[in-house]
Amino acid sequence: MIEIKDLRKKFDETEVLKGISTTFETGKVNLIIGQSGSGKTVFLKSLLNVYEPTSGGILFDGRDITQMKREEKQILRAEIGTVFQGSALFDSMTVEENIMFPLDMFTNLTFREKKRRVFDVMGRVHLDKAGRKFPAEISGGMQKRVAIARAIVNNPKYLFCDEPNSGLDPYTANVIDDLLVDITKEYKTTTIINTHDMNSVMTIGEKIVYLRLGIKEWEGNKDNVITARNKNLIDFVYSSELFKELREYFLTNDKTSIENIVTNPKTDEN
Ligand SMILES: Nc1ncnc2c1ncn2[C@@H]1O[C@H](COP(=O)(O)OP(=O)(O)OP(=O)(O)O)[C@@H](O)[C@H]1O
Repeated sequence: MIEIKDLRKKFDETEVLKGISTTFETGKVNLIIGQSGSGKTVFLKSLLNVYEPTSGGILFDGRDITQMKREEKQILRAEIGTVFQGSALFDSMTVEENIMFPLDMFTNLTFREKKRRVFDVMGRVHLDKAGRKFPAEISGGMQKRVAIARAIVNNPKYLFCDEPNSGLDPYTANVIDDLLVDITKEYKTTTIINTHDMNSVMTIGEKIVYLRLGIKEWEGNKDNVITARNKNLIDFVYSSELFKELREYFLTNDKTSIENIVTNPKTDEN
């Protein structure tokens, strides 16, 4: 579980995060949404201590990163898997070498044990045959799966993803979403995902935090999004006609989860 207490971040005189408090539970997929510039990336980087918060607390299962010494932060860092925008793979390393990197960084495992772990996670993300390839030789969706394999190879307690679906077609984006959900359940990670993808919001958001101008404007889950009355949230989430129609459908027809509507759209036949 990660608890955020009145988190503030200023750059010079500009306050970008203006006192955010929330809780992200273990084994759940938590989404951060919000307009461009609302502070999602600064929020995620503050949790990771890439940016030092100006004030507030960030408790990883009770351990406040803002109060930690350098060595304690390093121990915590090894418990966090990250998937950054654009996958951030090393171009000159093979898929296998990319995935092994955190084990080289954070563990004293033997080469044989590292190799075994790398093969295990490659199987988990269905990349068994790509180990010897370089990032430039595989598709964008495969690159994301390499980034996810690298993030989970050291059995993280916490998984942070910044726009894991960006640049992917809708089908591949769903595959990545499903993978992140499965991994969250299997590894019991506290997963936090920054996303612009409204399909993800409707299908995998067990908790959704909507940031606006650096404050937490709304929080809830994927079903609450449909019935929410917050005007700013509605304008943001339902900026497309399709989602407006889905919301109308949900509110006027039945109380089926929006997930069913998105994944099994009703037709005249059914
Ligand atoms: N290192 C920095 N120094 C100063 N200001 C920054 C820095 N990083 C971000 N900001 C400012 O903080 C605000 C929030 O930026 P942030 O990147 O968190 O937005 P975002 O919600 O992630 O946007 P997007 O969806 O476009 O990625 C912006 O006004 C940005 O200019």
